[in-house]
Amino acid sequence: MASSPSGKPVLYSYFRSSCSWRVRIALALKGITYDQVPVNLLKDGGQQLAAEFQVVNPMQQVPALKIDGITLSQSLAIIEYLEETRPNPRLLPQDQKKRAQVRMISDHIVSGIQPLQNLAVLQRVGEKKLEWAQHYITNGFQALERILKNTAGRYCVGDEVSMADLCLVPQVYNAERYKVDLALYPTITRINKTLLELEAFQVSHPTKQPDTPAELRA
Ligand SMILES: O=C(O)/C=C\C(=O)CC(=O)CC(=O)O
Repeated sequence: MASSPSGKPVLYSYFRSSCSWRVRIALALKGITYDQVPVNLLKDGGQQLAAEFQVVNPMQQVPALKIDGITLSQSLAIIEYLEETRPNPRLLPQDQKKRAQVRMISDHIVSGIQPLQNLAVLQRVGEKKLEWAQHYITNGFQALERILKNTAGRYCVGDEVSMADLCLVPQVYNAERYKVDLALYPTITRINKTLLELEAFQVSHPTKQPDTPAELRA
């Protein structure tokens, strides 16, 4: 089935998966209504590992989005598809240099930080998982802070919200979760705070999802 009975796109998501949150922000910013299918990454040994979900995403990760008759995984591929088919508001700047910077920062987070601290990796790391996650987030944030000094205006690249911002906020949330000292990254902290004032970042927040446990709701 390509979409829900309501005809809306269907997002397979987990409330505190940072990769799912990126896509929820894009959907919110573009005003796309959708149905959510929660995939609990911890319950039943991980619902993403179930055979039914392997059909949706062979990588057995969230997010996945059923939309327009296709099923997509990988948050940046999803966001770029939304951008090409539903271009307003724009999440990739028109200026080629700025667009490249947006993609650079997005990849920096999505390939260079998050995969090194994701659930599957930390489960294999075992006891040292907090230290491990802190190491890779710190390493990535030190570089990102330098990059942002050159690219940022109000947001990661200039003064328009872009795909890079959709990657930043969920990664800062993970940094807080793993008790990384954010005082060392004033630019990251400032941009994150500014973005969290926007409605799209609030409605998509991990504390406000259909599958957010009662004790974590806000
Ligand atoms: O602890 C849990 O509840 C399970 C998994 C996650 O939240 C997702 C991740 O840790 C990966 C990530 O989003 O970076």
